[in-house]
Amino acid sequence: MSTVTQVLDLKMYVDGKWVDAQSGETRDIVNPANGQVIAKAAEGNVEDARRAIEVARRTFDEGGWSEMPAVQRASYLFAIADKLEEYAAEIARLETLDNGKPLREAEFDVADAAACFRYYAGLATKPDGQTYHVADPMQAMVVREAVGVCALIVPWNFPLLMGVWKIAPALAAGNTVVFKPSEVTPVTAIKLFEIIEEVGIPHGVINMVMGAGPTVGNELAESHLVDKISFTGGTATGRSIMKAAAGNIKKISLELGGKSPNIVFADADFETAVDYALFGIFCNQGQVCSAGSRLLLEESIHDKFVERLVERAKQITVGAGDHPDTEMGPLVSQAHMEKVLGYIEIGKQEGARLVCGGNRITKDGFENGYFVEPTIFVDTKPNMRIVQEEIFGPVLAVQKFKDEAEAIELANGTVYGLAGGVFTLDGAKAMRVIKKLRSGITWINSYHPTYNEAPWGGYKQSGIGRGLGTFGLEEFTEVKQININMQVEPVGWFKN
Ligand SMILES: NC(=O)c1ccc[n+]([C@@H]2O[C@H](COP(=O)([O-])OP(=O)(O)OC[C@H]3O[C@@H](n4cnc5c(N)ncnc54)[C@H](O)[C@@H]3O)[C@@H](O)[C@H]2O)c1
Ligand SMILES: C[N+](C)(C)CC=O
Repeated sequence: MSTVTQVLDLKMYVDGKWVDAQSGETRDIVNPANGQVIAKAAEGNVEDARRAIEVARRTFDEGGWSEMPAVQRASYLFAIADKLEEYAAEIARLETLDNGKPLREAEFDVADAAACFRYYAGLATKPDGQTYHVADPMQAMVVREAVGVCALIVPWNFPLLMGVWKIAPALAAGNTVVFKPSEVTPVTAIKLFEIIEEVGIPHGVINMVMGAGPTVGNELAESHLVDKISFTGGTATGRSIMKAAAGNIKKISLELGGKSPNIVFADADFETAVDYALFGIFCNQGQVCSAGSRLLLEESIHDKFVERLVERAKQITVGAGDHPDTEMGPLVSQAHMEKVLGYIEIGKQEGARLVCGGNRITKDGFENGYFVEPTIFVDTKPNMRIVQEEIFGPVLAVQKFKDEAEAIELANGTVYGLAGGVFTLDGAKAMRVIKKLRSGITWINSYHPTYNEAPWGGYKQSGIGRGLGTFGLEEFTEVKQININMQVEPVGWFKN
């Protein structure tokens, strides 16, 4: 297991300079595999947020970045992608140290982050306007322009990748940025900003403040100098951000929580469905917004499926993320582990039957880490809290259905609508069910893959707007209508 001999000193990046918090305060950043302090991060407050916002405002209003030819902006983004690949091994190692995720997942995230920068670098120079045929001798058109100052706030589960999903399109569209990583996992954001400095993005275009959500995050959401807030995190936080953003009617994009259904019909390819059910809930320790945290099984295969699932889940190797055998790492923090263990107790009290896991792992070498066993509940009822609420950990709630109609009703039976999967070899049935799901991201005979090219976001209380793809770029633009009169003569409305 990795230990750090030197505790990292993490500063904020404002106007092209690395700065401490004005208060001088720092926050300990902990390796969740062993509880060791790996870094001390500048703990910004409202004043630090204001300083960064003012810099981003002034830089946007000066126009240098938004008016720069798109091809030139794109070249910076391509350069960031190249550097992310050059430093991939180090960044992945740090992500694992900070977040706990298995190294192979961190390596995927860094590769995805580089690909995302490249995708938006390419998109920056592609056609994006429209023209219209209107009643007058008028050439009507729309152009897309940068929104202005964008505040970007992200969570701890994919610390680098969730930041990049916002930073890349925001910069490609010509905005200036204030970025806030999660206070729990800021380490790889520092690496990204070192790259941003190295490729020479003009000072003030992109700034980073660290600190707590209710102070720094709330100021970003509330400030009238900010034009747009793009947030990824919990639904309760999203609600608070909507309220804070109302003061100046900020544009908002919200990518929020989920309790996504993974539906398996009796005619599915059995082993494929089992394998994806495991991947759907236990990948990244279940700390995935789109996790298939509710497994809906057709009655006739329920017992056989659960038996095989439990057999496979018990074989998952849990350990420190940087151990070569590890398939599932620790949860991100002690507080989060306690929340997840609390939900396991709730599940038991509610009368669900625990058929796998359910405990913290404290064997030798694990005692200071935040490890929880892969956990599976069956005999659940739709109104149970473990079925309705996002646990955000390695805890699966199995539900049973008798036919297609009941599967759809159960699948849609929460306040969330982020993702969903359907496993069946009957193509028509798969499409019927998918089209009835009130979810923004769906898969047939698969679960979890995400693509930079395709929109990401949720229905219902899982969010507003879409990240990634062309949709993701549009979220960072305003639409301007331009009408050019082609017969330049007086309108003649009033007498002359
Ligand atoms: N839909 C998606 O694409 C997606 C992706 C990843 C994570 N998530 C969600 O993120 C959640 C887990 O992450 P988390 O625990 O870090 O979420 P969180 O909502 O607690 O925090 C997310 C970010 O918001 C900040 N924040 C907290 N309170 C704030 C406030 N009042 N004002 C402004 N900012 C505030 C935090 O400091 C952090 O940077 C889960 O609900 C998960 O589903 C969603
Ligand atoms: C969007 N994704 C799946 C990478 C992370 C969600 O938590």
